[in-house]
Amino acid sequence: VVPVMQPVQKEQKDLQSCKSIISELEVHEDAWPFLLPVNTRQFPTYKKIIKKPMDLSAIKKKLDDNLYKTREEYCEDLRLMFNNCETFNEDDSPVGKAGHNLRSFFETKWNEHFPP
Ligand SMILES: Cc1ncccc1N[C@@H](C)c1cnc2ccsc2c1
Repeated sequence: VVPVMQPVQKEQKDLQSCKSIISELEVHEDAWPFLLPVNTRQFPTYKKIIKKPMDLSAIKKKLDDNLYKTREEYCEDLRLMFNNCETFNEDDSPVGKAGHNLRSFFETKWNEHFPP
């Protein structure tokens, strides 16, 4: 008989996977544009163009503060971060390329932990 995981254990496993994935993203060589919030003094138009800023430190804090109800909410914030990057940066810019690379790395990890 295949053991059915209790909801509590399932959520704990999901949380561990989400923590593991963001730890791997944070040390990835293409993570540098995403480690901290975009400095809006350095990029004055950013707040006007990007309605919902998101970065790895914010996601890590939400995870540690237990603010994600599901792994899908966590995934949405990561995809928001990558979509913000595509909105603001040219694909062939250093930040744009880093965003595409890190997104590809993330989606691969996501599928490893949570096979469709
Ligand atoms: C992800 C992103 N999107 C739009 C603008 C900036 C950023 N990242 C910041 C960290 C960043 C990205 N690149 C540079 C280059 C010199 S300072 C600096 C800061």
